[in-house]
Amino acid sequence: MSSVAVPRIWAVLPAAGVGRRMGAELPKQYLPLLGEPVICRTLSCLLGHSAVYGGVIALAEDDLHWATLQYQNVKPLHRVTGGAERRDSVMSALRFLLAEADDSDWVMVHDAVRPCVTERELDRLVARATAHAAGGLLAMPVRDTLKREGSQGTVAATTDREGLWHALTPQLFPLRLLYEALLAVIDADTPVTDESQAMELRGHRPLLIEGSATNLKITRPSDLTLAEVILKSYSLSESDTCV
Ligand SMILES: Nc1ccn([C@@H]2O[C@H](COP(=O)(O)OP(=O)(O)OP(=O)(O)O)[C@@H](O)[C@H]2O)c(=O)n1
Ligand SMILES: C[C@](O)(CO)[C@H](O)COP(=O)(O)O
Repeated sequence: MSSVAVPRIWAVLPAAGVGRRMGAELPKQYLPLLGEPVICRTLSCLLGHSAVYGGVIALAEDDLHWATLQYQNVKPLHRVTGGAERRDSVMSALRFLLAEADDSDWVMVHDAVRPCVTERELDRLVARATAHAAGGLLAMPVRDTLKREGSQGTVAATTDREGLWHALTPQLFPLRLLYEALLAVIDADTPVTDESQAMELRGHRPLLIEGSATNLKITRPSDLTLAEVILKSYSLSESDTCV
């Protein structure tokens, strides 16, 4: 990792979703992954990174699962109540941090259901995003041909993939800038699917930082199986993994 001093970084984990597309009996962030709840593995990855000072998790108001986990970590970890949309859950964490953190701090927002993020990705994100005033996000260049669906499940068009990237997380921004950007989209009730979009709508240009194809978001049942294969491959290679 770069020897240049980096700002104090808080990990923010939106974890208030219900996991509709997973269709499991409990929210997917609590499903077992190699014997450990998904959220615990993700948290350990982020809080285990040397550049991360502490964390804030945004949980559903009626979340009864977290309290059963007795998750232990040596770094500060706070719980806030998430909201109806992702943006509201992240905002809830930012509001907490505005009271708790320094104005010069940065926030690393990461899906609680991306447990396969690697230390190398986090190193790269921290080094490059904190050197860019608008911050940055992990992303993957699109490698497949993209089709836009038309009527009755047919192809309406092929989308030019040149210059297109899949946004991943973590996404790393100055706390104050992200707060102001999210406040603006919430006040305008503008839907955003990631934090970078809110920054872009505010006129910022976050840096695209290449991440790993293994940094998948557990969304559907098959993703859990894939995540197990990925994590087992990490342990075999004994490198790159977080924990
Ligand atoms: N109101 C919401 C919605 C989502 N999330 C979090 O945002 C991350 C990515 O969202 P997604 O994969 O869409 O999770 P869900 O919303 O739970 O999935 P689904 O859309 O299938 O219900 C997850 O960690 C989820 O818990 C959140 O904190 N608050
Ligand atoms: C933030 C994200 O993971 C970047 O790809 C994605 O936008 C989350 O979308 P979701 O519908 O909330 O899963």
